[in-house]
Amino acid sequence: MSAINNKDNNIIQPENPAGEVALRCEKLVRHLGEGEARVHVLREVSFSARRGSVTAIVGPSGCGKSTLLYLLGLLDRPEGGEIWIGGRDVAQAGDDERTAIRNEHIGFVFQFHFLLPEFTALENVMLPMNRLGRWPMAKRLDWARHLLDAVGLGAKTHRLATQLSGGEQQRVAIARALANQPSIILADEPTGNLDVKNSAIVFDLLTRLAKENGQAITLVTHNPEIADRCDRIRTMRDGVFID
Ligand SMILES: Nc1ncnc2c1ncn2[C@@H]1O[C@H](COP(=O)(O)OP(=O)(O)OP(=O)(O)O)[C@@H](O)[C@H]1O
Repeated sequence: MSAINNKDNNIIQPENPAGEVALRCEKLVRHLGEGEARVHVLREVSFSARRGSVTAIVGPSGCGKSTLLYLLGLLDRPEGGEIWIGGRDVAQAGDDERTAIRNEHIGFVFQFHFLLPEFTALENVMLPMNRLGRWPMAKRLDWARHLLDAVGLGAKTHRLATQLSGGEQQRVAIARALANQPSIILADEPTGNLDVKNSAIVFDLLTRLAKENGQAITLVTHNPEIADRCDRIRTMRDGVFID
């Protein structure tokens, strides 16, 4: 059966258990640096994110926002504390398990998109699905095309990443983050590199698509207008939430 004939069946309808806690951490502790440069970056930070909800993390430069996001995304390990994803504390999980959890549960959007330049938009969005291998190829292709349509790039699926504008590249990065239908989206300054118009487009897309898919979005931002449009704002200072 061709992918086109089978299109309706191949569009994955996500479950949308809005309100469920997708991500929770308790009392995370992290130091960075060595010797005299050693900094106590996170001081027993606790945080949670619910599906269908957008949380902004704000605070002055150096207060620990990115460090927290890296820990929540299992890109780094805390020295103490718990990180609960998928019903388990995975703070100290081994490398293979962390990679598997990231692929299945977490989508990342960074300030710089990190698309593979020699790949097309479609191929970039396919990558996480190919890595996870959960769906047959026809389903992966249809879902990738659906996501690129949803971010307004349906006509540019075969453009190389380098042949797209900065805003378009960031929209591909969003489609890629949503590819495996993660329950959690972590975004570090997702609009930091864009002009005002593209910032608004990218923020709207990120929140609309993630809400439709019932994801818990946590984004770090220095932009007060973006933060004000989130469902919840958490303010950090010196390695703790002060709200
Ligand atoms: N590798 C490192 N070694 C030592 N200190 C580090 C290291 N990486 C980060 N830090 C320090 O950890 C603290 C927290 O950094 P982090 O990047 O989490 O802050 P942030 O709130 O995200 O800042 P910004 O808003 O500027 O991105 C800062 O004081 C930073 O200087």
